[in-house]
Amino acid sequence: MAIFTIKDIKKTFTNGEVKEEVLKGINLTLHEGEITALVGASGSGKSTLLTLAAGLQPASGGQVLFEGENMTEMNAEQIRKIRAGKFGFVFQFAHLVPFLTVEEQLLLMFNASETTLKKHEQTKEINRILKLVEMDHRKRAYPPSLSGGEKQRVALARAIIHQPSVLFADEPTASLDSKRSRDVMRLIRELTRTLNITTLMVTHDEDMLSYADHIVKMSDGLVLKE
Ligand SMILES: Nc1ncnc2c1ncn2[C@@H]1O[C@H](COP(=O)(O)OP(=O)(O)OP(=O)(O)O)[C@@H](O)[C@H]1O
Repeated sequence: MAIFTIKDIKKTFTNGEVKEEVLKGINLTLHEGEITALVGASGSGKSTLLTLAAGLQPASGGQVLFEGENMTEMNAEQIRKIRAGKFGFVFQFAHLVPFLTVEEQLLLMFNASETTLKKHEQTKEINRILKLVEMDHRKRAYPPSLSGGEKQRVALARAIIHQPSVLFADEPTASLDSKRSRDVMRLIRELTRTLNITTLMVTHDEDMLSYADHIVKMSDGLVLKE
């Protein structure tokens, strides 16, 4: 089933007198429970496309349909609600709060997502997700004592703790060595399957493409090959 349909999406940035058309009419469909990898040269528009799909910035033209609803016609509050409740994010760096334990990072995310779960249910869910990412033994640890791969696994747990339907991952393995990159990608694939999450991922790393169901190649603001 199509969860995201991106239709003729365009993005132009204006810098003084200069206009740069960064996305020139992109069409893309994301299917439920699948991983789509965006690849292409630096500056081809991959991250911009990801942020538009995630409602982090407005498009200059075209439509983004999420679960059939046109996000490009929604107001900021409607988009914020979808983002908080239905989307999860991971980036190149884990961006964990250094003075919060692993468990507290996830509790914070529950608050941000305006969960209706009671405190004891949140604790139960945190334990379940930390087991899934194999970090339950470090739930009282602080980020500075974790390795890069462990931090990224916590970031992944934080991204999915509120049971989002879509995971946006921008270069999730770029700060990791090849073994840890594979571990994180294996985990993303496993979570995508077990929790039926749809993943849109930007990557430069060709080795990670074997974990994707679809590879979308971008060049100069257009999709070259899907
Ligand atoms: N907020 C912005 N204002 C102006 N120009 C921007 C902005 N964001 C991105 N751009 C420009 O849009 C183009 C595409 O950027 P984008 O980050 O989407 O590419 P990318 O394919 O993800 O690149 P990379 O692989 O290097 O991360 C670049 O030329 C960039 O400078």
